[in-house]
Amino acid sequence: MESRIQRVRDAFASGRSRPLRFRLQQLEALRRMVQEREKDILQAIGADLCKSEFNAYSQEVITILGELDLVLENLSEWVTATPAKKNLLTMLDEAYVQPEPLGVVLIIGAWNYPFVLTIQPLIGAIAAGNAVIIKPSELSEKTAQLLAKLLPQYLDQELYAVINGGIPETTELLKQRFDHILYTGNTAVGRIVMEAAAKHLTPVTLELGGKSPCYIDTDCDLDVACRRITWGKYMNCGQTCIAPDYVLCEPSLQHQIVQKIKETVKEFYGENIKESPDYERIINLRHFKRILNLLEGQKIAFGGETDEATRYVAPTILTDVDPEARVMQEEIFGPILPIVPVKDADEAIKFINSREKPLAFYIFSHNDKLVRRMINSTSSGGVTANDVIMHFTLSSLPFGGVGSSGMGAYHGKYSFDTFSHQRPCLLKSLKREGANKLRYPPNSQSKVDWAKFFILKRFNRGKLGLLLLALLGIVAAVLLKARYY
Ligand SMILES: NC(=O)c1ccc[n+]([C@@H]2O[C@H](COP(=O)([O-])OP(=O)(O)OC[C@H]3O[C@@H](n4cnc5c(N)ncnc54)[C@H](O)[C@@H]3O)[C@@H](O)[C@H]2O)c1
Ligand SMILES: CCCCCCCCCCCCC/C=C/C=O
Repeated sequence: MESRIQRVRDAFASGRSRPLRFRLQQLEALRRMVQEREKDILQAIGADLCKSEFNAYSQEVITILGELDLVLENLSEWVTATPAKKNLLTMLDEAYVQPEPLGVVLIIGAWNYPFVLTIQPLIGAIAAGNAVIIKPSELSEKTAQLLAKLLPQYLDQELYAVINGGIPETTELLKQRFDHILYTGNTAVGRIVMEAAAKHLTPVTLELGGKSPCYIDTDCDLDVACRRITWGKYMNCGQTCIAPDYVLCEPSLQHQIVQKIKETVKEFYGENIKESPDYERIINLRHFKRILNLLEGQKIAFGGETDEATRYVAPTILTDVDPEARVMQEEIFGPILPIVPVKDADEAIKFINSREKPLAFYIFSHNDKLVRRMINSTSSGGVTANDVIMHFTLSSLPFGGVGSSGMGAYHGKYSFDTFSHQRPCLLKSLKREGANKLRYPPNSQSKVDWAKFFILKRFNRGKLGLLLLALLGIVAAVLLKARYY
């Protein structure tokens, strides 16, 4: 493992990942890979998650192609140094911020969207000029194998390496030193990653999970709200990090919500949901049994059917859920929607703030003031109002968690910034040494006064006359020079 990473580090040290032209070439090659091998990619995602090609395309591939277009269009601007504001002390110098690559980046992917959650970070890491080690999740086996096969065919094999494997291999990897780690997965493993990174002072971006609340206000179009919640909750069989995990609403709404979601499920997936090509399955038996356990002792208002042989769990709704119930203690990450009745929005805010900060927060209401009040009274990784999930699709929004749902963010320019060091540069001249007497010892009140003027733009009243005289002298010198020389 060590020698493999050293080869990547040596490749980075060669400097060839830094030129803008090279980065663009690699990203264009990645786009070519997605276009030329689309069928293989869709089939791998489909095999891993029992997902139709349509769903694999609209949920994963389209996001990657959009991200590549955005980066290819803007990268030349992103890599350009940004001039920095100067003060009187540096007004004759050159000051700017230069984004530079961090070095060797480790990307650890998750299984639930195995292509987009590995390749979208990779795009940012390449764009920022880094070398990259990619470790896809072993649970999405076909996609992991395909990435190991395809990436070396299209990208620089020494700079970008795929290392497949499960916990032992990932544990070995985490012993190595990286210049940044972006981990996508559960919070427990996020702690393991951060602990390992701390040994090398490696910065991390942790894309974790959490229980994303969805508050439904009495003043809202319940038909529209329930359609959108149904779409986001049961997509990928509920295995989406930012799926609405549970609903908070006044008791009077529960029955209507159940009815409307039930109708929408039928519209989306037909009479026989099991037969629907648009309804996926749980990734493995461990997660299937975990989800089944969450149903114990619960009032199932809709769904609840399961089939272990195919790891099928029907779209399910639980009502009058006790906040202390097990289903409310862990991220569901499956097609179960608990409804927890609350008296009003204030009680919902208290409920949300009494728990770990979620990855996403959703509010459905016509009342814009209430929407903004709830956003301003809570904290989460991200927010979508009157819809779910969609903040993920806008690359101008940083995507990430807060607190136990994660740290750092990526997507679009935010990926470039995550994988760059913003290097401050000040270029001075060896001339005008006289001005530096101000900062050299011995120090004095006079020097402090001048320092206040140059840096704080504050005057010592006693020196104001002297200062004006000095300024007049400079103006006179410039005018004389202009007139007689
Ligand atoms: N924030 C996001 O963008 C995002 C996206 C997808 C999933 N998630 C979260 O990820 C979780 C689901 O994914 P998961 O955790 O089941 O994925 P997972 O089990 O595939 O683990 C993710 C990665 O961590 C590695 N890993 C697992 N256990 C490890 C250990 N003990 N030591 C070292 N490495 C280990 C795996 O090899 C894998 O590559 C959910 O909590 C979900 O909310 C978050
Ligand atoms: C014209 C229809 C466009 C629909 C676009 C929907 C995109 C959904 C993308 C979902 C991606 C979810 C990523 C998951 C992260 C955590 O698991």
